[in-house]
Amino acid sequence: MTQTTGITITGVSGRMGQMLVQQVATNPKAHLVGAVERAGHDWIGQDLGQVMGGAANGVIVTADAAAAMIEADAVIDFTAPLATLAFAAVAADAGIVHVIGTTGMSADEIAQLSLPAKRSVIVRAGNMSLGVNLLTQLTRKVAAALDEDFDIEIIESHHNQKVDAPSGTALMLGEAAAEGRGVALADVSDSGRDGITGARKRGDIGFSAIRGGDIVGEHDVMFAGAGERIVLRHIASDRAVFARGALKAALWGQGRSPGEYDMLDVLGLNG
Ligand SMILES: NC(=O)C1=CN([C@@H]2O[C@H](COP(=O)(O)OP(=O)(O)OC[C@H]3O[C@@H](n4cnc5c(N)ncnc54)[C@H](OP(=O)(O)O)[C@@H]3O)[C@@H](O)[C@H]2O)C=CC1
Ligand SMILES: O=C(O)C1=N[C@H](C(=O)O)C[C@H](O)C1
Repeated sequence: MTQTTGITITGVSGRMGQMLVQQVATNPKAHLVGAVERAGHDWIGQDLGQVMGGAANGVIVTADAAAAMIEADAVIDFTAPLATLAFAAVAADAGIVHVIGTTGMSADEIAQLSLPAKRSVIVRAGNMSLGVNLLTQLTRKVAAALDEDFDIEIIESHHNQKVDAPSGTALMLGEAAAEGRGVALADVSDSGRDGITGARKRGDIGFSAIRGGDIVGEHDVMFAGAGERIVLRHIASDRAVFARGALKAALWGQGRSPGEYDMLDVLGLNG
C-alpha cells in the first residue's frame, strides 16, 4: 500500500480549520493525523469526527501541538500571528512542512520565520487560491505596462468576523503592483483614509477594506486613469479554494530543502 501524507491541522474548529478537515478527508494522497486547538477550547479531548457532527475518525483534538505533529508530514495552519510563530518552532523541531495561511502578521513576525525555515519547509501565502496567485502575476504585468497616470487602488471585501485589514491578499496584490512599478510598497502604500486627507498622491497604491455579512473574499485591483479604468477582479465564493491550495502546498513541500516558499513556487507561476 502507498503511504499517504500525514496532515495535522491547527485552529481546527475555525472556518478554515473545518474546511481543511473536509479537504483532507476527500484527498487520496493525504490523511489526517492531528488536530490542534487552543488550551481550554470545548473540543479538546474530543474525537474530531464526532465533534464536527459526523462519525468518529480516531483523531483526538489536543492543545499539545508537539504531540499532534509526531506522526505528521505537514501541518496546515490558519490561525493567528502569535500562534503561527509558536507552531513554526514546533514544526521545525518535528522537521515537517509548515503551510501558513494566517494573515495579519507584522513585518517583524514574518522576519522571525527565517529561523524555523532553516530547519523546515515553510510555505506561506496570504491567499492559497490558484485564481488570486494568477491575479498577482497579471497585476504585476499591468502595473509595469502603465505609468503613474493610472492610480492603483486595491479594494477588498470580507465577512464581518475578519480581524485584520488590509487583507493578506490585498497586500500580496499591492506588493505585485509595486514590483511592477519598480517601487517598494512601504514607500507608496496609502490605507485607512479618513477626514481631510488631502488630494491623492501621485504614485500611491491605495487600499480600501469592506467588512460585512458572510463575504468569503473579494478583491479588485483598479487602475484608474483619465477617461478610463481597468479593473482586475477575483471573487472567492467557497473557502474550499484556499483549503485545496493549502493541501497542495503540504504535498508539494515533501522532500524539498528547508526554506521559505510561497504559492507561486507551489503552482509553478514564479518568473
Ligand atoms: N491564506 C489564505 O488563503 C487564507 C487565509 N485566511 C486566514 O486564516 C486565518 C484564520 O481564518 P479563519 O479560519 O476564518 O478564522 P477563525 O477565527 O474561524 O479560525 C481561527 C482558528 O485558530 C484558532 N487559534 C487561534 N489562536 C490559537 C492558538 N494559540 N492555538 C490554537 N488555535 C488557535 C482559533 O481558536 P479560538 O476561536 O479559540 O481563538 C480558531 O479556531 C486568518 O488569519 C485569515 O485571514 C483565511 C482564509 C484563506
Ligand atoms: O480572513 C479571511 O476570510 C480571508 N483571509 C485571507 C486574506 O486576508 O486575504 C484570504 C481570503 O481572502 C479570506
